[in-house]
Amino acid sequence: MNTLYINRIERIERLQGISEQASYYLALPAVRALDKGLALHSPVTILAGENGTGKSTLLEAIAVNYGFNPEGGTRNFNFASAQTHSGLYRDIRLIKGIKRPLDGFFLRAESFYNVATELDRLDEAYPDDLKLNRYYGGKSLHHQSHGESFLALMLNRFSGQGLYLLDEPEAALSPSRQLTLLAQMHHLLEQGSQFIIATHSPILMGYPGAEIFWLDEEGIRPVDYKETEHYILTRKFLNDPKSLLRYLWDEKE
Ligand SMILES: Nc1ncnc2c1ncn2[C@@H]1O[C@H](COP(=O)(O)OP(=O)(O)OP(=O)(O)O)[C@@H](O)[C@H]1O
Repeated sequence: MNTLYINRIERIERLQGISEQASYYLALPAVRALDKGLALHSPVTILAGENGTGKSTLLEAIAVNYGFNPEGGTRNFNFASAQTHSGLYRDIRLIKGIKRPLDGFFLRAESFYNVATELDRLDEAYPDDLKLNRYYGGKSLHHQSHGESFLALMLNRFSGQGLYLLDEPEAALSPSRQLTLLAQMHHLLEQGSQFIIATHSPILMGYPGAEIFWLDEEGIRPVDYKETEHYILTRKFLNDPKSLLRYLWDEKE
């Protein structure tokens, strides 16, 4: 039985209310590729590709269309420190599964600080034993390192049967903590969760069974893990850093 919360992403044609801002994201090949629809088949979807190919733009649009705050958080978060999100969420339709998630979080590295600030603000109203931060490791996310707070969130707050949208969660994590994240993901997947992750990490995209979509100037296509540039380049580098670097230095001369 298909238990995904989001099965498919399609672009819809809007005839009115298209802003000037829309010209940049509607021109992205990855966004144009949504005209044909993007079907998701695995509970783990990875969005990968070069910088600037539209991974964050697409993930943000999915999140906002689903009802998450553009800067991140749960669906109950409703703060805005800057209006920088694109209008793409209005140009897509999400084909949802029959079941609704019981939990959810949109985690983005670039605005995680603002999520932490919002949590502290909400917690001002609660006595110590009722503070929300008990779901986030027991202390303010601002009093933990970037990596610690990311992991505290995933380990303590994510409760399963959830839809989790993560934008470059590896940004603050050591390789060993990325493996911890994979282990926690596995646990949450066993409890009926779905993850959509934009990442550059060859560790995270190696989750067995993940469906990897490669975004580039041609659009979006599924790709095998070992065919990703991330896997190939990292492997080459780890096998023989000197010869790869020598090759790059020679190319420059
Ligand atoms: N507000 C904006 N106005 C104009 N162009 C923008 C805006 N936001 C993003 N872009 C452009 O849209 C493109 C896609 O950006 P996006 O952040 O989605 O890429 P990405 O694949 O997530 O990149 P990275 O891997 O570097 O995070 C980039 O070329 C970027 O410069």
